[in-house]
Amino acid sequence: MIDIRGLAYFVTEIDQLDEWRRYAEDVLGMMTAPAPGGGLYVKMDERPFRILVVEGAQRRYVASGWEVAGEAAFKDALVALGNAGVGYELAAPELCRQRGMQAIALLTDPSGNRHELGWGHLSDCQPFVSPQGVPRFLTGGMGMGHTVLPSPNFDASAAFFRDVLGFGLSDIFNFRPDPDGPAIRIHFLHCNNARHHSLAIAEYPVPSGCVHVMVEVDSMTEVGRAHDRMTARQVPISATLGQHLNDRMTSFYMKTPSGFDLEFGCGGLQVDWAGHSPFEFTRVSIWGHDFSAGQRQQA
Ligand SMILES: Cc1ccc(O)c(O)c1CC[C@@H]1C(=O)CC[C@]2(C)C(=O)CC[C@@H]12
Ligand SMILES: [Fe+2]
Repeated sequence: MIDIRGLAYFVTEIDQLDEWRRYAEDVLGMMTAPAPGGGLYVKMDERPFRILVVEGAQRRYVASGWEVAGEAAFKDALVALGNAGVGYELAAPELCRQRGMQAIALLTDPSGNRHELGWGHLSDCQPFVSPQGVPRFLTGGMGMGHTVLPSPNFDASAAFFRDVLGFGLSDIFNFRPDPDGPAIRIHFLHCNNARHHSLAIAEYPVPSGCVHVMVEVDSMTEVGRAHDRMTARQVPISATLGQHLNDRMTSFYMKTPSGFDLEFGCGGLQVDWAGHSPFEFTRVSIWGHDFSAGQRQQA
């Protein structure tokens, strides 16, 4: 089984890098720097970057970057992918250098989302000094957060992440926009860390290629301060403040310059998987999280 330790980084594309630079610094409170080989590094901890913004024609998701335990785990991963008949490409040295990894396998999941599987991240141990005074983001051993990816080819995607990549099922949400209509399945998946989910797969297509990416801070104060910066910069809100039922995270959602949402939260559960049993939950949130806020904004 592939030993994935966490979501190491996230790659997105935009036509105007400057928009992401302003959003990252002014709203998220993260640091930015030019990336080697072009693009923008967005830094939220002691690593050189956790979000890589590349310049291109579109505003879209590019890839989730997963870090495996080490070189042996990486070799195991290549064998597992081969055995499962999953095609992959080994990344060129320039791409590894830009992503700051020793080696990377590039692959596409059964729903068409791109992933990068690598080992051995680069560290320069430069401290994180937030331009907005955010003391810290919760990353480290839990990875940089979570991504939620459109997975219209749902059964194949679920099997791929669980049986090939070794993710575990955290819990299940059957979303019914119409209470009498069909369910849209969302499965929450964890890798080998305490974060409740590092990935969720959602059974519907999304034009930008991503439902949302989540980052976590260490206090409600910082969630509130980020909410103020969103309002001050007139960034469109996608869902109001609320607390999720499954992972207990308190968060809000807003638009990124790439078109998909970013969830900004705190207080997510850290789970000991040995004692966990997956369950199905029936409400998005214990309180709040009005997703119609995003629709209203667009109207
Ligand atoms: C239900 C839930 C639990 C934990 C999370 O971190 C989380 O993001 C969610 C929400 C999942 C999902 C979404 O992100 C896109 C909009 C969705 C489909 C809704 O309109 C309700 C559930 C939402
Ligand atoms: Fe989320």
